[in-house]
Amino acid sequence: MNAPTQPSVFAGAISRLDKAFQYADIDAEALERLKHPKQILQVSIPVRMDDGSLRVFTGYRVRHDDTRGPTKGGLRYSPQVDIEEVKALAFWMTFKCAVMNIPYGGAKGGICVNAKELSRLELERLSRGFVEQIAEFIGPETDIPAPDMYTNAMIMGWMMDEYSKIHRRRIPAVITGKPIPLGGSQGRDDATGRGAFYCIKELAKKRDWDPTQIRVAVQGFGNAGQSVARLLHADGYQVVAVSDSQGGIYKAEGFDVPSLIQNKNQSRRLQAVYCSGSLCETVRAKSITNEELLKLDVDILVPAALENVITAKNADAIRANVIVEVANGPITCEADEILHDKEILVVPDILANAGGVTVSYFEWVQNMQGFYWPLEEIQRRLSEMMCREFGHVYDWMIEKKIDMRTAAYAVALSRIGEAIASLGTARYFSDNDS
Ligand SMILES: NC(=O)c1ccc[n+]([C@@H]2O[C@H](COP(=O)([O-])OP(=O)(O)OC[C@H]3O[C@@H](n4cnc5c(N)ncnc54)[C@H](O)[C@@H]3O)[C@@H](O)[C@H]2O)c1
Repeated sequence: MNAPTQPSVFAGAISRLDKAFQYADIDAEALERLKHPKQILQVSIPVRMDDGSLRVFTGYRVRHDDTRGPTKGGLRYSPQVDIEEVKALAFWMTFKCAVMNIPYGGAKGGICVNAKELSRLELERLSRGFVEQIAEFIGPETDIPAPDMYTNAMIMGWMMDEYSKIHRRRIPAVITGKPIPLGGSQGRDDATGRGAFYCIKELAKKRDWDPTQIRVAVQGFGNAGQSVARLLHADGYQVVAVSDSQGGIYKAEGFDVPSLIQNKNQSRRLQAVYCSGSLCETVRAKSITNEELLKLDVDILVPAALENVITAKNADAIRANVIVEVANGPITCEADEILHDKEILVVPDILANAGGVTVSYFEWVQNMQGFYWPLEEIQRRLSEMMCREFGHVYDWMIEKKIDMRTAAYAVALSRIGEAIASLGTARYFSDNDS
């Protein structure tokens, strides 16, 4: 995915923290601490390419805050990866784990590389080389990576294997999102989309929705976008538009999502689904751009691709009543204000896409205890946690008359602030009577 590099993305993340601070009962010291990542590591990874030449790639790992537990967050392979982006993503992970009340802090990492240009062997050498460079920074009780954009279960397997070789013993809990035979969890593959689906179901109860009357548009048809579209469709929702990096398709009566997924995954390109050719006969649909998809007259808009797609430039044209942020950071701060004025409810990323990290947490727990749960157990626990925390954030939003993002940050901030204060703040240490 080609996320544009946003030098201000970390600053944007921090500004949301300042806003939430007004509604969370925490010490200003805690706020100050959270504005600075705990540790930043930059590494150079030399890789012998298949043609015998040497290339050196740059990788990063940022641990934002570990007050509530070991840090957790994905690894991204993309040419756009830079330190600003990784810092912002690590910051979001701290808040995502806190809003879900998972005993983790936040981290993120990545390598600046176009993974599509590498052979499988080059990709394996790069992934193992990265672990060699960060082996002292990560660990099951310090920092636990996971997959993110353009990394997958097999890459996580290589990384776990490399880390285990370095330590001369098998350590599956060092990384999550692994293949199931290597200690991965049931249910990790669709966990992000499923978590977002549970949020929508909770919202449906509050708004008394009849799913068959609700029209949904999904931007991004990868792991997360496909899962949420599939689950919504199975529940009776009308998925009227989907898109990928090449563009989108629209169908007023709604798509048969399982066949779209099958076609997309066979053809690798969504627009091939409706263009001329044998594959296309099954689906009649109108071609739309990604920008047009965002402005469709739908009830729910699900951005599930890139950061910063809804900005001050297009926010006013959004017609959906609800936006569920499956992507990380799809709405800029300026756009947030415009959407709030238009009374569009935004279910924020740190809650809506937290299903992935929640099942990653389950994977880690299973690895640590060496006892594995069936799929039904994973889905039951995920549903319980998503519904509970959705309700918690929703109630704060109503009670404090704030937008849902600010409520989610305030809930998370209160939990992190409480943990920081448990170690003592200036208020405690300057009190001479104590
Ligand atoms: N997969 C997870 O567990 C998970 C967890 C939390 C958050 N997220 C976030 O969800 C988003 C998607 O992640 P994913 O794992 O589904 O990635 P993915 O790589 O599987 O899929 C991304 C999709 O977005 C599409 N895309 C790329 N550029 C686009 C553009 N310019 N316009 C529209 N679509 C475009 C791609 O074609 C693809 O269909 C990211 O922001 C990611 O950080 C994912």
